[in-house]
Amino acid sequence: MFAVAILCVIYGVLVYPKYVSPYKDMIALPNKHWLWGTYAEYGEHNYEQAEYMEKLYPGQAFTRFHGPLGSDYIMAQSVEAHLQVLQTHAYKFVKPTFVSRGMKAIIGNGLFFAEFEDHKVQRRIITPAFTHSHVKSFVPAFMNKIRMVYNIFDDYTKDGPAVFKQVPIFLRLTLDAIGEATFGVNMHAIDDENNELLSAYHRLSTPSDDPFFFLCNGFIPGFRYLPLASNRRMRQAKKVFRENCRAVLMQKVNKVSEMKVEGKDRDILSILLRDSEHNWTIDEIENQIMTFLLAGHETTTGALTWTLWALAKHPEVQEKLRQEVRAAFPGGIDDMNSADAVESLKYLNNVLREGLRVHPPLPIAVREAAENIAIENTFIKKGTVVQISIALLNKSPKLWGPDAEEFKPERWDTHPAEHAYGFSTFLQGARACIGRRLAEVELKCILAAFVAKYKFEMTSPDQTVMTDFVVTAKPLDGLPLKVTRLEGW
Ligand code: HEM
Repeated sequence: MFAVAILCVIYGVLVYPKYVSPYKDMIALPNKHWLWGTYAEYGEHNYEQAEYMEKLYPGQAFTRFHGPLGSDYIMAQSVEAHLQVLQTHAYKFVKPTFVSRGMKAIIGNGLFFAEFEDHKVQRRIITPAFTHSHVKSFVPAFMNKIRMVYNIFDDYTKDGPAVFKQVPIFLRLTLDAIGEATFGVNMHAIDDENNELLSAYHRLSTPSDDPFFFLCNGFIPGFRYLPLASNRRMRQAKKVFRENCRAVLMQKVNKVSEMKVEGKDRDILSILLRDSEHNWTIDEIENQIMTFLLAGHETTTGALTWTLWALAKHPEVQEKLRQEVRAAFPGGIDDMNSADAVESLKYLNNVLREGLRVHPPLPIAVREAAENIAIENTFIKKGTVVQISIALLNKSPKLWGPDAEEFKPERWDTHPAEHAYGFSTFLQGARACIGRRLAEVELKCILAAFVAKYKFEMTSPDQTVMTDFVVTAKPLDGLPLKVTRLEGW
């Protein structure tokens, strides 16, 4: 047994990558570790690695890096390669098994993990919940949540400027905003941090709290059925979460059945409950609730906090934005109830776009080839994991010019990039983010409302921020910033 294991390791590490792999002739990142390859470095510094390859070997469609035990990973490099994977052959690629196995145990087969025809059907049914006109109707609800967080900020800053972490507060705000907007679920994250539903949600959605469970579930089939404490904790959290969701769900079921024909509610719950083509089970609907909370909550927090960081580093941009918001809404937040008015702010739009471009909350996406396929003269074998380099596209000097890495909101006055894929923060193609419009409206409301009322500064001129990359990329250490309550708004 031991001898067989040794032979497997030797084959995986020495023989396969050099002589057998279909990618043996593809340009590869230097191997960092004989056993683990470059997997860890890529995970942590995916943008830098992809950028390094682009600089060294410009114009490649794909490059390669070694995973554990000589396994193959390839990175899409050129715009054309990305376009083919995401658009032309979108349904020949799926979410990789090591990601979907672990996550499906928690959020099930909602829109994020549905594949092929199932994905097309789910997407068609749910899309009306995200039309621009519908999304705009959430602005008053967002404003109410913002007012609640003002209280927290005012409390911290009542004795003058105060340094506090931004990420934890904005996580609470975005969770309540998404819950309310998509399903009418109040998670009470802002007003009751310790409630049962929220704790259950956090356990289910925070891999960093239980990395063992998430890793093992991803890589070991059937792991979640083992009688282990981590599995029991997860099952319990899932039960609590689902019981709480069910109460909201039942209220909605009654409302929809009472309104019958004239029911016009367009939140996802109402749409699913009214759908006569597919009889959604309660379990399936709960999967969608979990999917949308998870997909919409951390991403928007990442976007917000990175943009605040950029504004703290560029006080002149922050001041210009503040002046724009104050001029448009002289009466303060009470003036901000119209989505059209918020959306008409040009500089706000520029700042948000630029924040999202330079700091995409999901800097990479991953796919697995569902069949053998040739793209740009590269043979991709069924089962190969392909990395989609969102940050590389967003900051490509070819698409944006030599200052591509810099935060310059003014570039959006003239823009656009050489190619639509130059802004891939919400991905492109058949599986692009369905929540993009909702996210953009929500983020504009929050950014405008906070920058108009508070000043955000770096804690010292040499403050740096590293990336915390678990599920999404957020500022590590919660992003402490010096916050000052400003007069006159
Ligand atoms: C700034 C905020 C957001 C960013 C940067 C973002 C980014 C993304 C990206 C990159 C994907 C593709 C992931 C992949 O296929 O691997 C995606 C998919 C998705 N997003 Fe978002 N997202 C954001 C906000 C939201 C919101 C607010 C919602 C809903 C409430 C949402 C719901 C979804 C769903 C359901 C998918 C799967 C779509 C499909 O496969 O058809 N996202 N998002």
